[in-house]
Amino acid sequence: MARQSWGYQDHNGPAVWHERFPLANGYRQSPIAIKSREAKYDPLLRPLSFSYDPTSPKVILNCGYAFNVEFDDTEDRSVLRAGPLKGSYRLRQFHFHWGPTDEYGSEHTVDGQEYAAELHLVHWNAEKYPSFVDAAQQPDGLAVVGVLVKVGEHNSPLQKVTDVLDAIKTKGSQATFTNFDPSSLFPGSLDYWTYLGSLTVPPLLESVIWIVLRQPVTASSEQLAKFRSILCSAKSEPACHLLSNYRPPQPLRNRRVRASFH
Ligand SMILES: O[B-]1(O)OCc2ccc(NC(=S)NCc3ccccc3)cc21
Ligand SMILES: [Zn+2]
Repeated sequence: MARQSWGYQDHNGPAVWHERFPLANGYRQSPIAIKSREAKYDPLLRPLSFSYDPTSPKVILNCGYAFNVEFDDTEDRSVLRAGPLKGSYRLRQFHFHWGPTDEYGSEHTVDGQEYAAELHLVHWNAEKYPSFVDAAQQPDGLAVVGVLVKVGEHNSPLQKVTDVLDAIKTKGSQATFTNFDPSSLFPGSLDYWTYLGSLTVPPLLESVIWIVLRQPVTASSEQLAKFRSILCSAKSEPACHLLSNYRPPQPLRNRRVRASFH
């Protein structure tokens, strides 16, 4: 891996990712600016159905551009079904994107509204493909649930995650993380928008069926500040705080956003 890899600073951020990852200028890139009035209600969309085993999360790791809670996805222990999906998708990891202040940092926006952060739960089509990496190369390989996070009330399930961030301060560090049900981070309503898109981080593969929940959840300003306390530098390097790791909205091009609700 080249030393100067991608990131979120001026010299290696979203504006220059296309230099090394040509998909950045692709036809189904994510995130997008969701315009609720242009989303079409689709009565064929089913409610989301998920079944998450709280013992399937294993570790939380600081990968330098985010922190990921990684799951044991060697069997169907935590799966997402229905909604816009055909078959069942296995939960592999969840992570967040955030910004330098509470005013912005989400990746998807809704009617021009930016949120403080965004949770992504990454699932892959284990029924159809033999591995995550294979699925990540296929147009229907991944399904990501996006949950918008606005600043407000303290989020107690989220505290279990923020409490462990001090243990993974530097890039490459990891800690045990289990006995956690990620659906505790969902809002009350599972109404969603869905569209075909991509990873929002390099390699920006166009293999994601996006499911963005309409209702945001809250997190306190202190909890959001905790996200910004992790470092994008390894222990041996000069400290650099990961103050921002969101990609701005990308051209919708020839895509439709569907709504599961009126
Ligand atoms: O854009 B996202 O942040 O949201 C959607 C999404 C899905 C997956 C990731 N990345 C993962 S799981 N691993 C990197 C990887 C990707 C592809 C092959 C190997 C390895 C990040 C995001
Ligand atoms: Zn993400």
